[in-house]
Amino acid sequence: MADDMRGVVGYALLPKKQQSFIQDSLLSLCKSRGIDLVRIDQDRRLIDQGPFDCVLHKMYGDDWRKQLEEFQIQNPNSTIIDSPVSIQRLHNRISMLQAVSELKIESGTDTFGIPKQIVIYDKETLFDRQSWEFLKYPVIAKPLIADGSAKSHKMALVFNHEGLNKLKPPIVLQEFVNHGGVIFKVYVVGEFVKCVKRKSLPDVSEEKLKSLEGSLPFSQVSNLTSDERNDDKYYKLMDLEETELPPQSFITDIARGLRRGLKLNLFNFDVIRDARIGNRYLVIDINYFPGYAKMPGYETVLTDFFCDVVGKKSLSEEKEIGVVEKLQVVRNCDVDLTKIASKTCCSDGEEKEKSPVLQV
Ligand SMILES: O=P(O)(O)O[C@@H]1[C@@H](OP(=O)(O)O)[C@H](OP(=O)(O)O)[C@H](O)[C@H](OP(=O)(O)O)[C@H]1OP(=O)(O)O
Ligand SMILES: Nc1ncnc2c1ncn2[C@@H]1O[C@H](COP(=O)(O)OP(=O)(O)O)[C@@H](O)[C@H]1O
Ligand SMILES: [Mg+2]
Ligand SMILES: [Mg+2]
Repeated sequence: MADDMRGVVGYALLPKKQQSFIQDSLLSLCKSRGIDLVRIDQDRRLIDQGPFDCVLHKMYGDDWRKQLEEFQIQNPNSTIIDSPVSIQRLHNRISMLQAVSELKIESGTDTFGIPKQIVIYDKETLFDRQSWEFLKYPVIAKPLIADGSAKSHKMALVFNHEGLNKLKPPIVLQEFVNHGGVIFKVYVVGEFVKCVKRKSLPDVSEEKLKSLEGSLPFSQVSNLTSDERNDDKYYKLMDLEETELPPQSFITDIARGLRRGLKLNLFNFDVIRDARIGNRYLVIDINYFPGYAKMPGYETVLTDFFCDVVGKKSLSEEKEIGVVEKLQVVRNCDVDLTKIASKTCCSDGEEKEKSPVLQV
């Protein structure tokens, strides 16, 4: 983008996302820096709209993917943030966390990984305790698919065998790790990294586990308002302020490693600190284009990013990490997300996982 020319960022977002993300404060800061944010009309073909220097999107489905492919072919100098192929990896909770296991980062005293877990495709395996005996109760059951639907956020904390009855495979069973009731959310916007604290599920002691029955269903704990949480005695008030943040440089190294490994620019990840081993961190979730508006000063961070994308898009370094990665033209690529994972996936270096294979 020449200094005297304005950059145009087209955005395609669901109504809820548009409402939270496209705020007047963001629009005006972008405007003052020479960037216009323009809504992409979902009722018209993308190639009939523009011109856009950059297309920002959180939309799914084959039709949308094809529209992006067509657009990229016709507009090779435009930048699509991010590639649907890269985003799709986050729609399966096994392939998502595999990116963490693949990271190679030299760390000092702090270590990181993912919780022990297994993917369960059928009830038979679910009730066959031997097939996942390496997991101790309590376990968390998460839908395998994480496609942003309300269903994909419906989880259950399972305390014993009886609690398995309500589960509906395909699911991921993951060890519940006590972490002091606080999670760290790490927001990534290109090279920018910000870690914040949020409330989480409280610890479950061995003693308490004996008295808990069946399972506890829950959904989007870290997004509950304080009123919702206080109404329920289970989510007892916890003091976030007392919790120390993980070391910034350690978190930044993980974030940058994930950015390169995933070839994504806009994501956040949830981290917990293992209460048994104070300097061990576990990544439990990675989300594409999360709720950035909840991040203090999001307008500046996002505006800087748009300026970088629009103004520096020929930088070869950026090419390498996918900022200007051209869409892979994968026609008829109907990936079955439930089959991305190989059957067993344990972590923590104890039992090594089989590599997940994309079955296209
Ligand atoms: O809506 P928000 O601001 O709560 O953002 C959600 C995220 O919350 P967070 O920023 O991590 O606190 C939320 O993160 P969690 O999964 O709750 O960790 C998701 O990223 C969610 O997107 P989707 O439903 O998975 O597609 C995000 O929802 P969408 O805004 O994309 O619908
Ligand atoms: N392995 C785990 N150990 C302890 N708590 C967990 C674990 N996995 C998830 N949680 C809790 O459950 C919440 C939701 O799980 P998460 O995988 O982040 O799903 P979602 O995609 O719906 O945010 C987390 O924010 C955290 O509070
Ligand atoms: Mg989460
Ligand atoms: Mg998530």
